[in-house]
Amino acid sequence: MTLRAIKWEDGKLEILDQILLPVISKYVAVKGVEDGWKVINKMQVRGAPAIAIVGCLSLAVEIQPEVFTDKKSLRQEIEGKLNYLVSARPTAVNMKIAAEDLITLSNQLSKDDSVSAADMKERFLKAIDAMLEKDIADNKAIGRHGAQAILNNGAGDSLVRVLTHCNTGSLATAGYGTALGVIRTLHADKKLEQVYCTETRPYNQGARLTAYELVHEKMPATLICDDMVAALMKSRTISAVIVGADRVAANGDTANKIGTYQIAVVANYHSVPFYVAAPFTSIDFTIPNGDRIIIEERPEREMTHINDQRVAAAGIQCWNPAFDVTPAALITGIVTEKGVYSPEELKGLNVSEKLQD
Ligand SMILES: CSC[C@H]1O[C@H](OP(=O)(O)O)[C@H](O)[C@@H]1O
Repeated sequence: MTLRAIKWEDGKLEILDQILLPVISKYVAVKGVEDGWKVINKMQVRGAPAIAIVGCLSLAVEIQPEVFTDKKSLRQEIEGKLNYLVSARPTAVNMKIAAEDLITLSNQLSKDDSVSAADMKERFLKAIDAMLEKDIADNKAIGRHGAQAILNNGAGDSLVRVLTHCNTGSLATAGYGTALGVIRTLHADKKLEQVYCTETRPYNQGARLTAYELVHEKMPATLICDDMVAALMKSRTISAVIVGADRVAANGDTANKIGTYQIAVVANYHSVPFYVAAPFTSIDFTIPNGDRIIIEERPEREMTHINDQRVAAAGIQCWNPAFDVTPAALITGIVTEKGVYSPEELKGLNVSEKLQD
């Protein structure tokens, strides 16, 4: 049993094929950008931070054996392939932000006459390498901030019962996770009484991936169907909901796995604090609100079949949006590596705070 979604060793990239989990644990080689695009688009690897990291590493695999005599061709290859990788899945912003940052770096190095083509390649590859460690460090900071926020928000000294949706753990990031990182921190601090995870139809990230992580680490966890959230909140005290994000708009509106919005509505009805856990690399300050977020629609087969077994009547029409947008008004706080922000505080961040590391 392993929780390493991404293996990057000696210039070789492999990803844990998450379509096969939890029954089969199998790594798939990613030999370049085409492979990177495919494993992301097919959701063999998924999760906003993991998508960005695997996408960028797939470019590193391709570039590192090449010898570049001029910086212009290297810059052109970097820009073209990063923009191609952004097209693999449209909703999560992390790949887009990573591409923009790396293209900016590439342009700067290309213009710097003191930097040779070989130096430019090495510095570019080092920047991609750094993404993995930074993601893990960010997730641990998110864990600390999020656990503190949940404990401060009414739980007092008692243990907490939290609900989470989809998968936001080591299988969605470089390690530790975002919302699941908060849950890991609560568990490590011996403050976690129970975590409830939803199945998260139709891809079942919760039943197949989050449950896999929770069982692996022997956390007190209960799996529920997506349609049980209201009944759970009516019958048991839930201290908080903590979910991930694919794209947070400047006002705090948050695109996350389909089903998140209705959980937020139910949490609001039951006065349960609702937190979004996301690194700054998931926040899109270029869009004012969630209306502008593109919602990916996935193949209907993901709804009508489970492991190639038909579970829906042939011929039925399907609607399969992979995400929905939770309005900021339903969000108690956005937990980032820099701290917890209410939507109003996020909106008020000035540009320098947004961009400084
Ligand atoms: C930290 S992962 C963030 C986000 O990504 C997941 O979507 P998908 O499994 O389709 O890639 C889910 O929405 C998580 O909350």
